[in-house]
Amino acid sequence: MGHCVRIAKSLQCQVLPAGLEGLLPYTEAVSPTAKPSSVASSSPAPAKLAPPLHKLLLQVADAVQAVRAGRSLTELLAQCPAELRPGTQSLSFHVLRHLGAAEALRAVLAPKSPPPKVEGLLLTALALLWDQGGGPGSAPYADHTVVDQAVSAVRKRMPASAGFVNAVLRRFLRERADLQAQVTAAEAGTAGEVARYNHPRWWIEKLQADWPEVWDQLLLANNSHPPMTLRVNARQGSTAEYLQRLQAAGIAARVLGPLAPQALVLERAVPVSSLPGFAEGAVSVQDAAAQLAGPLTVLAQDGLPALPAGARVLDACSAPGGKTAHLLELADLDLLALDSDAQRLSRVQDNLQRLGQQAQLKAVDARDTASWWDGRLFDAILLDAPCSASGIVRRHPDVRWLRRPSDIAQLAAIQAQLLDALWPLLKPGGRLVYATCSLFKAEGEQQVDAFLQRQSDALRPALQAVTGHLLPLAHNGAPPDGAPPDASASASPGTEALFDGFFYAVLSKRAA
Ligand SMILES: C[S@@+](CC[C@H](N)C(=O)[O-])C[C@H]1O[C@@H](n2cnc3c(N)ncnc32)[C@H](O)[C@@H]1O
Repeated sequence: MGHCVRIAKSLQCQVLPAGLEGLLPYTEAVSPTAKPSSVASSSPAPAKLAPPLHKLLLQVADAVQAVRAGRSLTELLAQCPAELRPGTQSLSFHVLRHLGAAEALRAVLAPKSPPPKVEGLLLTALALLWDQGGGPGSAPYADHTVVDQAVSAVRKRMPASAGFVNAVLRRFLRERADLQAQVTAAEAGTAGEVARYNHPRWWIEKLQADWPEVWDQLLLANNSHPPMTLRVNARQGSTAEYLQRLQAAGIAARVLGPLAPQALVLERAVPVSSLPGFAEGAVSVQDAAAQLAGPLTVLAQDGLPALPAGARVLDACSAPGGKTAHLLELADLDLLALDSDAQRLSRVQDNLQRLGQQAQLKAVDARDTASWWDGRLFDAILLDAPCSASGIVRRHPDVRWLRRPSDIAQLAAIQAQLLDALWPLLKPGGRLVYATCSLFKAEGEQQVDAFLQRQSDALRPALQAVTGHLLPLAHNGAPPDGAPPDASASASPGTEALFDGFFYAVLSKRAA
């Protein structure tokens, strides 16, 4: 398998569709000796050549430095020239998943920090040259290609540093095994853990405290590629019917099962434009864990009846609207969707339009109920609260480098304020579904425990459905036939890591 196949694979794992089809493997453009890739052989008449790698490396180096300075990769990619975006995204993801190791190597190989533009390129090249132990072809590009193109990139930007970069990268290749062993020598609590797991130290410590049995698996899972999962629009047909449409289009997929009945997991990611009926709203892209919110909010759960037609529902933090749409696909609701970010809220409107759904939208701070609430109680509330996003790091590899330790307490405080502000708006007998895409207990179990202490009319009924902390691990982190690591893991979602990290609690209000 040629290295160009690897790049195609990693691109397929990104869910951003724009321009994905346009990227051909780099080696076809610049390396006449490269083996043909499977992508090339299945594309008989490629219309465009991929951009040269040194151009992508410059983009990636800038993106990596910007993330290190606190900017979100999503924003940076939105500003990237369209023809460079897919390659930049794919390579940036790879580099961010190896950034702890690359920084440690840079400190050893070039102890006096080089200028930022050179440093970005060095980090990028070192991450791409990191030997992941998968044997020949396991790295995205051949070593000589990375060195050659990194040096070309430096020449374009800071020609005087080309010799230095060349020397550093060649030394790394000569001493790679020893240097990798040196920087990842991981005594507990040493810098080696940052290089080994590619997460900041405080994040590692937090997971060690919250998940003492599986913290290392969680860190490694965060560096893996997530599956592309679809949610079939139940208004337009069954999951089985859409599976057939996919098969007819040559797209391999399988049903996920009763935990997420509308979910289909694709064998390989594809651009959304190739999904049958996507533009007409037949299907959406949504992780399986995120697909649990809709059923928990509107369908019958042990002791909680299904919401009747016309039920009044609040989706308090709705943008970009994945869960809003799912709620409306499952039931006829009088739905109010809020979000404090007006720009993000416009994406809810776009999503609902594509799916042929309607809701009332308001760009407000949900905590400020006096500014938006009309005084009518809600039958159900979905609070998909702002959080650290520590459960979806495999989809957003920049998140771990952007967060600061103090963010977690600040986010937990906002979550508590949202819970307290919205609870009085729920009818007696109604339910509030609290969700975060976080692995940290401060944003999950601990948050809900504290809420139950504060609210004497709040109950957390035991449900058959999956609730509590979901981990992005096979068996939800529990050994297949062993005791689960956490009581909430008793309803293990399966044998593969098909779910993002999430937390769900269903809180019901004591009837008056
Ligand atoms: C986890 S995201 C919601 C994802 C969304 N439910 C979905 O499934 O597509 C959290 C959202 O909360 C919004 N938000 C943050 N603070 C808020 C507040 N005080 N009031 C309302 N929305 C808020 C953010 O703008 C963000 O869009």
